Amino acid sequence: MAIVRVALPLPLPQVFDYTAEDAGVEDVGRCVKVPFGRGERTGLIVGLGEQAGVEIARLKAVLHIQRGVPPLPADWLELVAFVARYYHAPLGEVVALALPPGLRRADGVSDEDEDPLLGIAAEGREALAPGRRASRALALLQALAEEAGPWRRSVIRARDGGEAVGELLRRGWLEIVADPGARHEAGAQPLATPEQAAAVEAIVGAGMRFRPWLLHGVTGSGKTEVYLRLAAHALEQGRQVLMLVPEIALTPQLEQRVAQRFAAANVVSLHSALADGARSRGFVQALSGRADIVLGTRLAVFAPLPRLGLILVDEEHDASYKQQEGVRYSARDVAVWRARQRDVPVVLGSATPSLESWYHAKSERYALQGLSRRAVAATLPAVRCIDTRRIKLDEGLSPALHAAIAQRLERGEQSLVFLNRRGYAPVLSCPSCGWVSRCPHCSANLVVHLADRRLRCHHCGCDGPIPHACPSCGDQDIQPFGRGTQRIEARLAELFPQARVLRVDRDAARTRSQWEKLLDTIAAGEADLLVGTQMMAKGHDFPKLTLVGVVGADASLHAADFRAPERLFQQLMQVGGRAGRGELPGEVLIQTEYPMHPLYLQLAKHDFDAFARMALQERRAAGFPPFTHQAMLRADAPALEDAVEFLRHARRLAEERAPEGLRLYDPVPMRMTRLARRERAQLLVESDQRGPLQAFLADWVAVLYRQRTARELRWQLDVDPLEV
Ligand SMILES: Nc1ncnc2c1ncn2[C@@H]1O[C@H](COP(=O)(O)OP(=O)(O)OP(=O)(O)O)[C@@H](O)[C@H]1O
Ligand SMILES: [Zn+2]
Repeated sequence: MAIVRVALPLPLPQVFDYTAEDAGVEDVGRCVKVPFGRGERTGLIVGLGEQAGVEIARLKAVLHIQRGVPPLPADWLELVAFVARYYHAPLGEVVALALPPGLRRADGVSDEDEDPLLGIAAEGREALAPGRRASRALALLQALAEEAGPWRRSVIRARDGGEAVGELLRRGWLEIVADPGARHEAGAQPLATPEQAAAVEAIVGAGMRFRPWLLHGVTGSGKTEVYLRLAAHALEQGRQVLMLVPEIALTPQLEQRVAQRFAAANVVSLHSALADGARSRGFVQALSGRADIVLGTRLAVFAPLPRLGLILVDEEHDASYKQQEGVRYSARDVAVWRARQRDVPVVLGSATPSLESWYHAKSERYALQGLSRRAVAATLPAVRCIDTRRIKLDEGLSPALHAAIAQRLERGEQSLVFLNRRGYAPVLSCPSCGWVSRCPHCSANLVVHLADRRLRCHHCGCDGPIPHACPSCGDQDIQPFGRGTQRIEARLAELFPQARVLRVDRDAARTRSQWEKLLDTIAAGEADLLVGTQMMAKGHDFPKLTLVGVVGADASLHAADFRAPERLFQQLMQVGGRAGRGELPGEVLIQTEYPMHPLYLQLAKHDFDAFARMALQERRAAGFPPFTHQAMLRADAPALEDAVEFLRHARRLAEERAPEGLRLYDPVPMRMTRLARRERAQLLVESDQRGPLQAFLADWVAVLYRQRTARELRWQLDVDPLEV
């Protein structure tokens, strides 16, 4: 009788022992179904237990071990154990996060290749002989015959005329061919720019061993081309590539590019929007080594990859790499750990690196590679501030911006007005009694959505109709106050009736297919004037977009969060970087009341170095990360007092065991105290050294788990918090 140790997804810092008749070491890393309490749970076998004669009788037996797929390998178990240790999260919760739900439930997972590799069959060769009647099928076959092949079915489908692929298979002109093994040819590629070539050479030249690289390439410099060439190199060596992107919904173009470049490679997408079955299938393909490239969002960092040879992290500064609930891991940081563990290079790419990564590069812990020029465009866009202090704005738009847009329309080019606030107006208010539309559940205002006549909370999602009169005094003259994308869109449509105005924000692109449609419309030149939020800032490449107008950025200049300037600079440099990426020169106009603010001046000079130097100096002086290491204990409860009291108690427990140099702050309500009917407070812990901080946290969290807490109180620890 064997004892298996099982990690279960429970908020408890332990693993559970069960007996299993026929289990052995080969079952470590397998999913398992076990009885728990009065029900059943699924978990993962993370080890075998000691034979303890007396106790064995008290243990329950496992119900089912999932042996249909290979077990998760030892290095994967090490990875989740590291994440559990570093973020002080229960191992079972990390496992639950890392494994696709379908796999965890231990049901049968089909790992059939849904996307077979196709080649031209003998009958297809015959069909190519002259004299056959022209048809769609034949045209596709002829086009394919010009290339080397083989191709994944999905790659053929995505080409012009690719719908005929089914017909070709039916006629026996195409056949499923065996995977060529791990060797893959890269398809047609542009000539690398000298800087791209140098970057690839440096990274490959370093031997494809562990090394973190920071690829700092200005917007439009062609970082993707560098990733693809590095990937080609890894694939040629028979290795797998892990490519992380901030949000897969934002990068359908990238997915397509990767698939087109490596037509025979098995490219697997992994992200949370996938259906259970598809996610499990992709995961198992990665696990069995059949996936060549795994392209995904932060959770893809947990894909098991037996042949891993390279990790790429695109837009490494993006906040979405950090999970903001549950296990608060940073996929970027985990990626670096993983690269070290597997002795492979990891490339972090961005035009606006996080100050943490930049600091590592400057202190030579990361190797820095720069791309200082754009790949296609001759120059970076000209960035200018429009001083709005003494001019009258028309619904937030200055005459200068108006004129610039009119000029682009005349020339048939595209413009983007960037405003990072969706909805029509951020609040509805009553001029006579001062009533404002507050969310009943959050410390936030309800946003006016005029398009569907709703008031909506952007934090908890609650919504209701727009009232016709002030709910407090009955005045009928209630007014939307301030401006969101819908309002700018409406005004632009009035000002430029001849223009095709398109709004691009989360309301306009709720689903992936809506989003893809919007992108297609823009790429096809079927929109002249775009109004967009930060969704428009990330990675897109529209050659006809030559003007970016920035509206309402000043608000972030004075935000209380010490990371606010970094975020603002990144956002503006990214969104400005959408302008003039093709042959046409670009221009960025920033409307501001602080035209001499250093941040805007550095932006105008495209001087990321100067900005980073200044920001790092400020952080050093103030003792903020990366010069110190932080952890945040947060608590929430229906009553604020309960949350604060728990943190006070936690602080006393911390004082008893704090090592020298640990700084414990006072518990305070969070800036946005109330969220979805819960009151939230936090306690910051800091140390200049990571080691002692980590040791302290492990000890402290173990004690915290043993505390009795007020009913309905929840607490979480956030290591390396992004928001403090
Ligand atoms: N060597 C090259 N030859 C021709 N075109 C190239 C080359 N490299 C990149 N490009 C093109 O340049 C444009 C910008 O490339 P890409 O989108 O990869 O830039 P990026 O560095 O990711 O920029 P950003 O950080 O702004 O997203 C794309 O249209 C791409 O096809
Ligand atoms: Zn709310």
